[in-house]
Amino acid sequence: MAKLIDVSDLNIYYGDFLAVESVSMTIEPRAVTALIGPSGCGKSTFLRSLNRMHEVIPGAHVQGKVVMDGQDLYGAGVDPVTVRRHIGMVFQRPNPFPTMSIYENVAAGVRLNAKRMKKSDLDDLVEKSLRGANLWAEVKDRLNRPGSGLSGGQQQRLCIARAIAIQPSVLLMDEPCSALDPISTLAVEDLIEQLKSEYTIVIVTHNMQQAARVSDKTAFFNLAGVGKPGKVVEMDDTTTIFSNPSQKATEDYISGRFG
Ligand SMILES: Nc1ncnc2c1ncn2[C@@H]1O[C@H](COP(=O)(O)OP(=O)(O)OP(=O)(O)O)[C@@H](O)[C@H]1O
Repeated sequence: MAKLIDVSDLNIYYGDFLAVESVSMTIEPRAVTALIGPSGCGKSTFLRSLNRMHEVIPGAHVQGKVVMDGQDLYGAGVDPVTVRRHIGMVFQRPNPFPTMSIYENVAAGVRLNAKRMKKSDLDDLVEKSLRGANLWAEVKDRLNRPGSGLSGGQQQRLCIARAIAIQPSVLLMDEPCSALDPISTLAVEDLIEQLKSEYTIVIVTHNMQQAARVSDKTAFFNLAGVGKPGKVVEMDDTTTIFSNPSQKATEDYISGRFG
């Protein structure tokens, strides 16, 4: 299921403003890639460009290629909705549908994708997704209660269950733990570790320890200066980035000297 993504020479714009310049990187399947860097350097913008969420903002567009499975996701005739079905996303703040039950939250994506399913198959899928998100034991006796009644960490795992229920190949996570307490953060980090055997995972995080704990590869983004676009300074194995980066700017950032 997990897929490799090859990004080449990607420029990402908001109208005329070039926010991120010339990114080329290979995102490996069955691995976690962390995007780190100071505020405003374009990590979230880059993340959203991977599943064509960027272009929902008026005037936002890209130049360059994002290739998955031999197909350029920005190629002519490619449907962005299909791209988003294969590349799911989890946001900073848990955003379950507040009036829907836990069950319906997980089933929602499948229903939106217009897949007609027998009730028993849907039950199985909801259970499998909740198990996959490490939440089943905590909610199995209250599937019909509102998703908004769960704790923040449980809500985030519910959103992950909703994302994996549509069986994507890739999961994009934009600071998924920033609104969570330390215990919930660890639960989500454990989950990321488990999910990587099946998915390609890309995570934006401001937390250096988190990047070091959960990721296999790390890309460090930075701005060349005020008003300049963000760029990838270097990308390497996470252990190398954190122990022996090749660029001084990376070392300064991870050692807390700026950012
Ligand atoms: N909707 C938007 N319209 C115009 N410019 C935007 C928009 N969203 C982001 N930008 C600009 O794009 C650049 C990159 O922003 P982005 O949010 O991707 O950075 P980031 O590295 O994820 O930051 P942070 O760590 O603070 O979340 C910034 O200059 C930002 O002001």
